[in-house]
Amino acid sequence: MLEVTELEKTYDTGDRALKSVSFEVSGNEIVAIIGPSGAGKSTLIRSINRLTEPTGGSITLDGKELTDLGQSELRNARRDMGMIFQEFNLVERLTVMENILSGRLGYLSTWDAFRRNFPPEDISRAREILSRVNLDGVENNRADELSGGQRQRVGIARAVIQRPKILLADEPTSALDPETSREVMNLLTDIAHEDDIPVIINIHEVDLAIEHADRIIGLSNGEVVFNGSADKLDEEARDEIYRGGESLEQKQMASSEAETNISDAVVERGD
Ligand SMILES: Nc1ncnc2c1ncn2[C@@H]1O[C@H](COP(=O)(O)OP(=O)(O)OP(=O)(O)O)[C@@H](O)[C@H]1O
Repeated sequence: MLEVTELEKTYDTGDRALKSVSFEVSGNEIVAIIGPSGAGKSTLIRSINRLTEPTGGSITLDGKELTDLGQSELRNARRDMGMIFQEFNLVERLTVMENILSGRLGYLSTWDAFRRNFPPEDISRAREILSRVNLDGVENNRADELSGGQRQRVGIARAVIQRPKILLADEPTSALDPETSREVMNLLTDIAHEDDIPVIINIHEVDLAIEHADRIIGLSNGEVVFNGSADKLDEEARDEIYRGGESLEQKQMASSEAETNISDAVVERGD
């Protein structure tokens, strides 16, 4: 189980991106994090595996505190958290197989990692996963020869081969077309159920979130303003997440009032 308690992140610039964020994720739940641009979604997901350093609060994975781990303990803890990135983060000149196997690097000695000396069981598992993510036949292709959807499936396979306790996906669909996005979301859902691990997905498309997630966490201005099942995400909840509690009509009225005030001011100044 992942427990995030009163998590805080203030960047050096003074931006307070996370404000006392608390939630739990367990079992094989699919949890979507939604919210407007700048709400703190990426900061939150990257704070969990400390690609971004939180400035306060606690994160535990199966009871183990992650926020105070030293570098080598952190390296071990990261093996338990598979990360899937928006821009895939593949090594372009390496093959599909090599990219997938790199998910096992954290388990090798420094020497074996340097030589990319993977044990036979890693190679046979990589082949299994290759098939599972529907990449049969392209294992020897270079990553830069693949389509966006194929590249994201390599990214997912690389995370899955770690045998993680949780998958973290940072906008995994935003570089993909709608149909491919749906395929990627289906794949993530299947993996959660088959491997019995939770998946946290930071996602822009609310419809995709509703379609695939068991639970939705809505962030607004660094705060959790919604945490519930997808069917509870009604108009009011959406207004809270995307318009700070104002309804769309109120927002439109406010912006047309502001426009009128600007044009009045322009007329007064005689511009
Ligand atoms: N490296 C950084 N240094 C300073 N401020 C940052 C940094 N990264 C993010 N921020 C700020 O933190 C806040 C949250 O940003 P974040 O990228 O987490 O939001 P987001 O919800 O993921 O946005 P988007 O959907 O546009 O990716 C924003 O105000 C952003 O400007």
